[in-house]
Amino acid sequence: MSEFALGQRWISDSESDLGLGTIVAMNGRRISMLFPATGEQREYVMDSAPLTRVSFNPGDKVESAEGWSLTVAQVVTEDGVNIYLGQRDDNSEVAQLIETRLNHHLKFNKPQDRLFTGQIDRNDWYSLRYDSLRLQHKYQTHPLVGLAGARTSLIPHQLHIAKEAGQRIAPRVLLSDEVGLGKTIEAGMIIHQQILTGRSSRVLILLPESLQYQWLVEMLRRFNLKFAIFDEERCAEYQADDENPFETEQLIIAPMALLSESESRLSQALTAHWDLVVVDEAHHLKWSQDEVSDQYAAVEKLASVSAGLLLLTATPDQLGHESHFARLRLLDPDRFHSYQAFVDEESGYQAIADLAKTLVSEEDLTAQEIEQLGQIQSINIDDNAAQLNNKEPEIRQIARQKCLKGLIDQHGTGRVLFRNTRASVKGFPKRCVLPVKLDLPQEYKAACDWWLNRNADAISQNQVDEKLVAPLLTPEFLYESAINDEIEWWRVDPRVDWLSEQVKENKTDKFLIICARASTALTLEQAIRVKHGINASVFHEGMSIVERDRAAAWFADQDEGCQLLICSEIGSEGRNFQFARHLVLFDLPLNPDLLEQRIGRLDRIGQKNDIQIHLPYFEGSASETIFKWQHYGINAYAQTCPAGIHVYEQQKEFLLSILGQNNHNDDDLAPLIEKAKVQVETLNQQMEQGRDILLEINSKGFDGEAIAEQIEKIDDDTELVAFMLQVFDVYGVSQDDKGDRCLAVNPTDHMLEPHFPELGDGGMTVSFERDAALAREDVRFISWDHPMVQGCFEMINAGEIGNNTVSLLNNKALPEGTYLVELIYVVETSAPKQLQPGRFLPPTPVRILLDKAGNNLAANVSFDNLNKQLKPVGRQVGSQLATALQVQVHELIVKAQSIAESACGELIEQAVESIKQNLGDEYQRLESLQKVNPNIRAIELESLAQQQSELVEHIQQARVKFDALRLVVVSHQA
Ligand SMILES: Nc1ncnc2c1ncn2[C@@H]1O[C@H](COP(=O)(O)OP(=O)(O)OP(=O)(O)O)[C@@H](O)[C@H]1O
Repeated sequence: MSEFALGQRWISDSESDLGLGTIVAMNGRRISMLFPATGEQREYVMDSAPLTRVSFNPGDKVESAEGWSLTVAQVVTEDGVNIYLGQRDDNSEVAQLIETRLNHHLKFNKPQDRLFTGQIDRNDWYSLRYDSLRLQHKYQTHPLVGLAGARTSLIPHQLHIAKEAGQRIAPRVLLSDEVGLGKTIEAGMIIHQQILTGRSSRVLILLPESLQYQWLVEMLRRFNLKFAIFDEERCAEYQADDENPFETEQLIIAPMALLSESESRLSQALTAHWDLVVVDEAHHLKWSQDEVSDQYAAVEKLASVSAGLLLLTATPDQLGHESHFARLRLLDPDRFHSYQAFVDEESGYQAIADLAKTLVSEEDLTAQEIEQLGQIQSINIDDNAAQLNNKEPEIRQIARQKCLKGLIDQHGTGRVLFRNTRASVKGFPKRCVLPVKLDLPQEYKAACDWWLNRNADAISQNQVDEKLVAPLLTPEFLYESAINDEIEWWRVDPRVDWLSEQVKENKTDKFLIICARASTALTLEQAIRVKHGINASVFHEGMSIVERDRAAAWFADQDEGCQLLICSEIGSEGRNFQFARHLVLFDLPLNPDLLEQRIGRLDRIGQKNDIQIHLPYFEGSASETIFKWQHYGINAYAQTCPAGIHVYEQQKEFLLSILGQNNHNDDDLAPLIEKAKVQVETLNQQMEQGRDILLEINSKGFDGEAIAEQIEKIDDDTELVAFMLQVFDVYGVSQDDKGDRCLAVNPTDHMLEPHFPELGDGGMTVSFERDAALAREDVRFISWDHPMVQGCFEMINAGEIGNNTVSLLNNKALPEGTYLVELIYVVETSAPKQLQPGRFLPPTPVRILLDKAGNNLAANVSFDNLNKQLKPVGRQVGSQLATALQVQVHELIVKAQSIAESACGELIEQAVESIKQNLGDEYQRLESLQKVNPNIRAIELESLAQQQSELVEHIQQARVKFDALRLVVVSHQA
């Protein structure tokens, strides 16, 4: 220990937050130390004082108590007290600073300061710090950031779409997979990638109000994205403070009506900047050349101010070109400016579509087809031609896929539109159709007759519309409103007893019951409770959103939930009920698309059983007629029937007139059914011919399986688990094995940092395994993308823990007492996040290992190799070694700095080269494609060029930061 002298500055090893202490008194073997920053005074026994002398070396910057600083050129000592001589940094004057006047608040968080002031960390903390840098670097350069870490099953068609759209700059796409194939999940994957890679930060999701909590929960549970739900009340609160409500959060979910029904809210939303606007159930955006709905108009305005746009709809109306065009127009109004031009352009796709069909088939290409392909601009067919008909299937497939990718890039709507169908995805459960013929009660017959009489004029004038027919399909409503309000309908309706029997017979199964009307749902719930003692949950538009979610959650609860959920029609849109296998259509909707939406609640990803579709209908009534038409005519229950809606539109007049009759018989219906069958067949053929083969290929892609495999590999890698367990240990987070490959992690009262990322007081259950996390709702899936892992990187790198250590090396080949200094630097840029500098130069660790002569051994002795051979030392011994070697270590740090700077220069050069190559290639590709495919938007090109120049500029400013230091002393006794 150095000699003590009055006025010297010391730091307490155990209470470094007291700041710098000054020796104010010396009394025999005791000293008194005042800590001016905190006003504390302490007494120490000289021999055992846990104190470290604060002294600086030439080259260090020191700060005075008055606030000015000085770069030390020379150190002189008078009566044991240091005086630092050098130039002031503010006015360049030569000055001297006696240590008594050093800034009392000086914090020693730089590696060398902490080392020389005795704040020496454990060896394993130091290793953890370096691991964190290495792993963060690896993470940031991984091509699947934001895609690999979502808490989802790996479904190839989704992964393909999500990667394709999620990695674009300002993606503008229509996601139109069939009902239940995972559009919400695809959108989440796109948003997640955009946010994690810095491409987007402000996102607005617009949807029907009934779906807002479902989205909120999906975004949180699957992607850890914390959205805020906005409604009128919340907006009004902010407005009172003169704030634009939409600027108060980054990630917002709002009901569509909030903007489409309020000019002022819309204009506020328009002035808030958005990177991405998402519109769910986009089929509600009605548009025709003559009439534009409020919702469409609102989205059109938002679409013009937002960089990115995702539209989601399961029913993009495959044959109705006008409405389909309208949605494409939202995505790119320049490209899709005129409906007629769109139609004309589409007719030109035929030849290309034919070529694409041959390319996906087994057939050999003819010489003429190969020539045709060669004529298509930008495809370099020469290299590929010989392989297209190669007998070796793998070679042939690669060549053909390359050609198809070129065609998709250059033609059609491939880049803006994605649509997968059950037929193309496969693996969905069977739909079992279970019709149940019931007697039509006299009371219902009377009610229907009453209704028909009331509308006799319209019927006689052949003006039967849906409004007239729909009530005939819900006779309970006619009965109740017109005939009798004393005897409740459920007392006469045979569906009630039939339903109760079904439920009792299948006690362990869940039933979803959909009725057209809320009043029916409510009464039915009472009826089966009162009459049969069966409890059910209801779900209808009269309930608040919170009540609806509660009802849905009760139904979803596998252990204590209810067996039945009775919904009005609002239960048929967007909701997830695939854990149920029985669907009861208590009545039938006229519209085949609505029917598909209803069935889609159960027939969706995650459904593990064949679906039992129960269809109770009344003999000799409108319900029997519509059932037969839908089942035998368009086959709408057993499978999806995209043509159904068009056949319905074509036959509507006649079909409605039959439905609007007093008597129903097969003679009237039979010809209609026959005709419907033919029409479905014809339309299917037309669709097959007009099939946008490029769209299909683009939607399914070739890379989905490969991406899934890549992600599985990441999942199987144990590096993350090892790292996080080490972080938990070092930072004092407790871990308990909960079984099922899950871990309960909890804060403790001996944590190194008071707040551990994402860990609340109550702790959480986590799993590093995808399947285990997917199996239980309450388990968080810890992946590289998870905010806890990202937060740990940040916590470790921003803090000082582990930034220095002292270790012993027992290596007989080296002389006793010699030493090595290991120095970790980080090359950093400060480019804005949206430029994603991490793609080219993420924070990169540079490791230098100097021997006492200043030779860099890093290339010969790896970190792990050295680490294995080291023995830890206690703090006191470490501090003594550091003090003894302070001058030598200091010289080596100066040397290492210049090595690090030249490494930084090399990294910058490589990064700039890579930017030019990657973005330059991408620019050229898009530029040549733009000549043949106007779907490549000009903004993509401009933005790419600008991005390139800004990136180069920022990356050239990259600097090295000294991050950590390890002093290794050779000892043959260790
Ligand atoms: N990759 C996946 N992993 C786990 N669950 C998934 C995955 N994809 C979809 N799901 C689940 O399947 C169901 C259907 O997905 P989603 O809601 O995204 O479909 P959708 O196409 O948006 O449906 P709709 O047309 O009804 O709006 C949801 O419960 C969703 O959580």
